Amino acid sequence: MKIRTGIGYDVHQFAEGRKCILGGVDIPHSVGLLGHSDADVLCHAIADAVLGALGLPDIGYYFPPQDETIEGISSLDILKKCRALADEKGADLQNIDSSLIAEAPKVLPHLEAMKANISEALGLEPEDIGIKATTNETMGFVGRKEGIAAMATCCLIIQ
Ligand SMILES: Nc1ccn([C@@H]2O[C@H](COP(=O)(O)O)[C@@H](O)[C@H]2O)c(=O)n1
Ligand SMILES: C[C@@]1(CO)OP(=O)(O)OP(=O)(O)OC[C@H]1O
Repeated sequence: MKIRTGIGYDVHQFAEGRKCILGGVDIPHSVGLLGHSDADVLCHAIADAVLGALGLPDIGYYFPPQDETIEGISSLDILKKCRALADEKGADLQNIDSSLIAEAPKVLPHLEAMKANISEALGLEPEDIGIKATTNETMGFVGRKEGIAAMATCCLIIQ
């Protein structure tokens, strides 16, 4: 039996006319996040954490930004693919922890809905999903409200 961990990090910039989807929740905000997918920066960091723990290539390998067929893809579907890859490897996902670094919007009111979406996509319980949020205290690109960053870890067991 092996206990393995993975880490993931992602950033998406704000843009007019886009949705602000975080953890599969469409959060009301004056601007949204730019991306080829739904730009769910939290799910992308979590996907890379899971893939890293599995010892597999990263999100762009499975979902290339040049692939027109995945334009606008829900990042919850990306997490479902990660779960399927874990199943193929006989890996038991244990838990996810994550942090959002965002000056706005306030995500605290949406955390439970985000955990429900992510846990369902990964086949885990909501209590196995950690999501925290912090501002960047007005510093840097996050502090200037140019975008949102996310980081995540995953722990799994492979028999
Ligand atoms: N986008 C965010 C950022 C923060 N929060 C919540 O506010 C708390 C205080 O944040 P600081 O950066 O001032 O430490 C933080 O612990 C979160 O609970 C949030 O909901 N959304
Ligand atoms: C899933 C993908 C697909 O284009 O989403 P993007 O919206 O391009 O987001 P990014 O985090 O820059 O890279 C991951 C991509 O593979």
